[in-house]
Amino acid sequence: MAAIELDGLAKEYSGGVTALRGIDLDVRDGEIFGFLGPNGAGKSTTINILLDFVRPSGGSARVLGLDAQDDTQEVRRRTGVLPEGYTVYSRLTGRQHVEFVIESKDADDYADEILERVGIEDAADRKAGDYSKGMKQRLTLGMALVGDPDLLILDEPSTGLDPSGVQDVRRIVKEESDRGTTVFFSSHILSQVEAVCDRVGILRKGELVAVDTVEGLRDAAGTEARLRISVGEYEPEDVEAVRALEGVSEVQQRDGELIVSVADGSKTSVLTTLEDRGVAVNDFETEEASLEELFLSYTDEEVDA
Ligand SMILES: Nc1ncnc2c1ncn2[C@@H]1O[C@H](COP(=O)(O)OP(=O)(O)OP(=O)(O)O)[C@@H](O)[C@H]1O
Repeated sequence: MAAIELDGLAKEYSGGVTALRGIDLDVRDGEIFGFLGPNGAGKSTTINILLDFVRPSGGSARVLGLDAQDDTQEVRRRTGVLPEGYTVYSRLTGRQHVEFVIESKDADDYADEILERVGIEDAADRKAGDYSKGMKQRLTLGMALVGDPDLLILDEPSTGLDPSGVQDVRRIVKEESDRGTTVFFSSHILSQVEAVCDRVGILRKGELVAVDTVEGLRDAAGTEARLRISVGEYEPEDVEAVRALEGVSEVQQRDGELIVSVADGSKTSVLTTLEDRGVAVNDFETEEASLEELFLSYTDEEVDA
């Protein structure tokens, strides 16, 4: 069973803004799925439809095998959510926030344990209104963890977090996934999801332009790597042979090094060609296209993905 199934999901807001243009997507049970897209791409709209805070204008959304619109209560009961821009109750303490969710979900968690997992146990009895932005975000994440949800939906979970907070989110996502929870989280920063996601989907102006592993995205985008090879003696013909290989766009020569711009899939053929021609390959390293470049190759206005 897919944990999330979107079938032709469309949304046009009353002002005439088309936020989603018919999305088809299956998020597998137990998967960690990164939902990526630039500002305004439609990520929050999708998440809000999954939880029935927004009604679609076309298509359907199923969550944990349930209809997102007809079985809303059951979906919400089994799902932990970190919504975008959640406002805390300023006069309630962190512990009271978590206790409130425990009660409303009829869960048997201990508030202190949850607060410890998200790293704000020392502030448990302080009013959440006085928390820093990052602490509020940690608290909201803690509230999403209550009740051992089958599905965790996190909308931009790293917003406002310092590097250790970002790492904590990663750790928690992995822990939850190890327990069998499906994790669906949105982000506009590819590098933040790469380390944890099994697959990512890239949304651009309401359309899903790619769904794949990060590695698969790299191959499909045809982004290039720079291969820096430290070589022994070689002849101009050896350089020409490398230059003639499929996928190689440029070869530069620099003090005992060849710097080859090559499509991600063709790195090995460069090295074997040199070796077959008797050129000693002493060492090599690759510099991959940055994740930012990769993301832009899918979402940039100029590029037809
Ligand atoms: N309630 C609303 N009424 C009208 N238009 C809306 C509403 N909510 C969102 N939109 C529009 O729908 C589009 C998608 O917005 P959405 O918030 O889903 O994007 P997002 O990918 O989550 O962006 P961000 O990364 O900035 O949070 C945008 O053009 C936005 O202005």
